[in-house]
Amino acid sequence: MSMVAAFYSNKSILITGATGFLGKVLMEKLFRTSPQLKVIYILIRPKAGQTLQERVFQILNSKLFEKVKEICPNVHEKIRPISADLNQSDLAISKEDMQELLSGTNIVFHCAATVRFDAHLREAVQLNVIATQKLLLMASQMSKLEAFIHISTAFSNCNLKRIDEVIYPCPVEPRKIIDSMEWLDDAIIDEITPKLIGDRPNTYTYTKALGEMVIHQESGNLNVAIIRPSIVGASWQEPFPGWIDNINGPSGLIIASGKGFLRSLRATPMAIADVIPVDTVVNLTIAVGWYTAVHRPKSTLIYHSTSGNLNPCLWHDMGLKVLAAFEKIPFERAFRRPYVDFTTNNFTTQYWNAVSHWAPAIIYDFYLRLTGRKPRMLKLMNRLLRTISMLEYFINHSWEWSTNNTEMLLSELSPEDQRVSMEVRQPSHANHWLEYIENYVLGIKKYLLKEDLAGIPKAKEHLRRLRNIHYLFNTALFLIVWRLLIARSQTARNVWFLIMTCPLRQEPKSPARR
Ligand SMILES: CCCCCCCCCCCCCCCCCCCCCCCCCCCCCC(=O)SCCNC(=O)CCNC(=O)[C@H](O)C(C)(C)COP(=O)(O)OP(=O)(O)OC[C@H]1O[C@@H](n2cnc3c(N)ncnc32)[C@H](O)[C@@H]1OP(=O)(O)O
Ligand SMILES: NC(=O)C1=CN([C@@H]2O[C@H](COP(=O)(O)OP(=O)(O)OC[C@H]3O[C@@H](n4cnc5c(N)ncnc54)[C@H](OP(=O)(O)O)[C@@H]3O)[C@@H](O)[C@H]2O)C=CC1
Repeated sequence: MSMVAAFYSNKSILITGATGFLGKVLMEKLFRTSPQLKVIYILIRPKAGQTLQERVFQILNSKLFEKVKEICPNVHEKIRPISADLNQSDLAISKEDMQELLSGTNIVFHCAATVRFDAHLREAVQLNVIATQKLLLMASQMSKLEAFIHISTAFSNCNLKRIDEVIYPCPVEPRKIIDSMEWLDDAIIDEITPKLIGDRPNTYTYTKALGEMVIHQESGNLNVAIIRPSIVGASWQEPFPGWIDNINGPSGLIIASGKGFLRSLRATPMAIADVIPVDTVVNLTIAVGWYTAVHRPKSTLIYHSTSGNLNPCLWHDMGLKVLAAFEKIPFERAFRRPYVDFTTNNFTTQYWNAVSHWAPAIIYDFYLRLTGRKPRMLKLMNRLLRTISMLEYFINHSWEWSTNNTEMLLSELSPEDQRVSMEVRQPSHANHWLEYIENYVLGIKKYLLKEDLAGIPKAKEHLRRLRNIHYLFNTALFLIVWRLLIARSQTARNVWFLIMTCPLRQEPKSPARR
């Protein structure tokens, strides 16, 4: 067993956000590599008519946990769901549960957050700032606590171009923001939100920065570390290449382009696509937990989990790789053939939106109406364009993140931890990106869209048919436009006459014809 994996044996770990994308992968890896760990407490809220037990059951019975169940057959006994709601001021944890957490927990991984870019400031502050503050307070009463690891985002300071592994102060103190949320009404909050977030694009990045400040100011003597991942994508290798289970970040746009809905995107082709696989982030998180507990650094260390500094991939190249992957692994029942134009200014964006998004949607809705069905494509397109407008900021800027602490941590790991179990830097070579993207697209098809791989030949055939329809449509359109031109313009008629007579006049010169 590796040094890091051995550290977690017999430990009691508390994870928030364990039902989320990152939290689930973290829990899976901990169980798989350290099956001797004592217990994982997960703070979890009942949701959509499901009890806590049902939610845990669903996670354990998912594909993600297949390997764990082989290695650690009693995994269900080692997960202890604790009913909690981080939106409540007291976190809604019962007295008995709180007692158990305070007396037993060794390591806290705080992953829960609202990651919605359009969250109301009050909601984002509640979850990303106040809940963090409450958890810190709770952690300060944990008698056996060795480390508190907070997951932030590399974009918490996206208003800067170069970002170091330090906390940047916010103009308004988090405590003042927290206090003001208690007495300001929603209308006033709406009014001051743009002023507060300043040159950040949304409440998410702003409140994640406030959350970091809270950690910095209120962690007291706790052993705390902060991890800042960039755009978290499907897994690179573990537990399966391409594992993914939500549409956040690039995944939704990859689906939209693979299904042929997304045909143009305002993007800066030469900007760096700082995507980082979820298992790489999780490996770093687990290693940071170990390092923080064992080495007890004097100050709060911040770790960037980014790819751009080590192995940059531009959005242009990422896009081409995604398109190449669709050739091999097409999605079923595509609306149009996957192709995306990257636009770079307002005018071309509006033009391509009209030509590539709205026009086909209107035509298709017209066809649906004609055939007695309910039109839906325009609505879908408008929602997609709204989503794109929220994500655009991140595909039109580049950042430079320093990774000194992450590099330092890597050098502290044993060769076994570095190479086998706790790799924190993959994919590290340029040609890894193609392999990664192919697995990503395959993972989306298998785990998100739940499409059968046996259907790939049929999907390819469907795309060939769409290509033929596209050629036919373009030819017909060209002929109609040309016919109208000839009817109305003398120049067009002259050109047409020249084209028609040119080969005839050359005919006598050809020896082969004589
Ligand atoms: C100059 C010449 C150049 C030529 C070059 C040619 C090259 C050719 C290029 C080909 C390219 C082909 C491939 C293109 C694909 C490339 C991929 C590009 C991806 C870029 C993505 C950038 C993403 C940046 C993310 C930044 C992450 C920051 C990191 C973090 O810290 S946070 C974690 C990330 N958080 C999120 O992602 C949350 C974002 N989501 C939201 O905030 C909300 O969902 C919302 C967008 C505000 C929408 O909210 P709603 O209330 O409307 O409702 P809901 O959430 O229920 O969803 C509604 C519908 O929207 C759909 N949807 C949601 N999210 C996404 C998504 N990410 N992508 C797509 N669609 C999404 C959802 O499915 C719902 O749809 P419905 O079912 O129809 O209702
Ligand atoms: N995904 C990404 O691209 C990136 C993510 N991050 C950070 O990583 C962390 C995890 O993100 P990710 O896994 O993608 O997010 P998800 O949205 O997938 O997961 C969020 C988690 O938080 C939980 N949660 C939300 N509200 C509450 C609440 N009121 N009480 C209890 N739990 C709650 C959710 O529980 P429930 O299932 O009940 O909703 C879920 O488990 C976040 O801190 C995020 O900022 C950073 C950079 C990039």
